[in-house]
Amino acid sequence: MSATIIDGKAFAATIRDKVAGHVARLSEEHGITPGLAVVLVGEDPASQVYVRSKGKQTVEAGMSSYEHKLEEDTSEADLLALIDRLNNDPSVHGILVQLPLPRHIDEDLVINSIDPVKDVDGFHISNVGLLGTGQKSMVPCTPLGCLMMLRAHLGNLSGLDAVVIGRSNIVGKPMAQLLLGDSCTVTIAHSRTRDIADVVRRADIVVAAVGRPEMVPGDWIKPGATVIDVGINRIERDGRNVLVGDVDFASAGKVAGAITPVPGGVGPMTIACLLANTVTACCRVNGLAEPEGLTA
Ligand SMILES: Nc1nc2c(c(=O)[nH]1)N[C@@H](CN(C=O)c1ccc(C(=O)N[C@@H](CCC(=O)O)C(=O)O)cc1)CN2
Repeated sequence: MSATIIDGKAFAATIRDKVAGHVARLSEEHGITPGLAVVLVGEDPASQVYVRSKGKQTVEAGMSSYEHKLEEDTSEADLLALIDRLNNDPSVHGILVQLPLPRHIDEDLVINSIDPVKDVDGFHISNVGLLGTGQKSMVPCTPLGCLMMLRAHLGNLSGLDAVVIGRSNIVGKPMAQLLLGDSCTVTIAHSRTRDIADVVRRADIVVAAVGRPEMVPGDWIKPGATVIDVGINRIERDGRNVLVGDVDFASAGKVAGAITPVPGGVGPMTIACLLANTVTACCRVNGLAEPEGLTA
């Protein structure tokens, strides 16, 4: 392993400290406490862990956390009615509906029913459009965390070749928009991309977000490239359940200049950026200056 390890866990702790500082100032100077509502439908074990973690970290940062846990068979109408109540609740500055939703619920309909100003996930079609046109928006947490790590590690990204592997609405597409916003030359590669190894080999920055365990081997990586691994895949290895990314860490780490580990890379940044987005949303709705360094 010759690559520098980009420690997302440590970086996320610095973001949470900044968030806590802003929250304390909002309270002391304006008597405002940012509030985050998280909605979980069903009992997906991983989602339960993430929602618990979001609630805990929200409270630790000094904000109010409102958790809404709904049964798996909750109707779409009942979920929309809850979102309507949260949209109209002034103590709630951020709303997040944990994904994935049960199959009987239309995810797009639900996301687009959230007030865009409170859409701390940045998934609402208005925020997607604002980001795509370079305007002020709420930025999806995982890509925002990746961008922060890239800027911290590389400084100016302008002119660099970036390849994003994966074209999801949650990570791949917004990640590409953010890299474009920082003047990278961006390629989105996906399952139908021809000669994907050659495409990835041209990149100074590789963001892997495909959801396929260890799909990217070291010989796809340009020597010295910065590799951000968004994948969180649970696999069985040597009779044990382990968490691996979309990149083969062992071989890529020998070629890359820097690489994020899994776990402890992008994952912790996702929740830290959610807290940051909640403070940003609270400042915007109250007409206050936005915290510096916590948005794109
Ligand atoms: N509404 C949303 N739903 C989902 C999002 C999202 O951003 N908004 N992202 C993912 C899940 N997610 C947050 O919700 C998330 C995933 C992983 C981590 C994390 O810290 N992972 C750890 C490993 C944890 C483990 O052992 O399982 C790591 O990588 O170190 C945080 C948040 C899908 N749904």
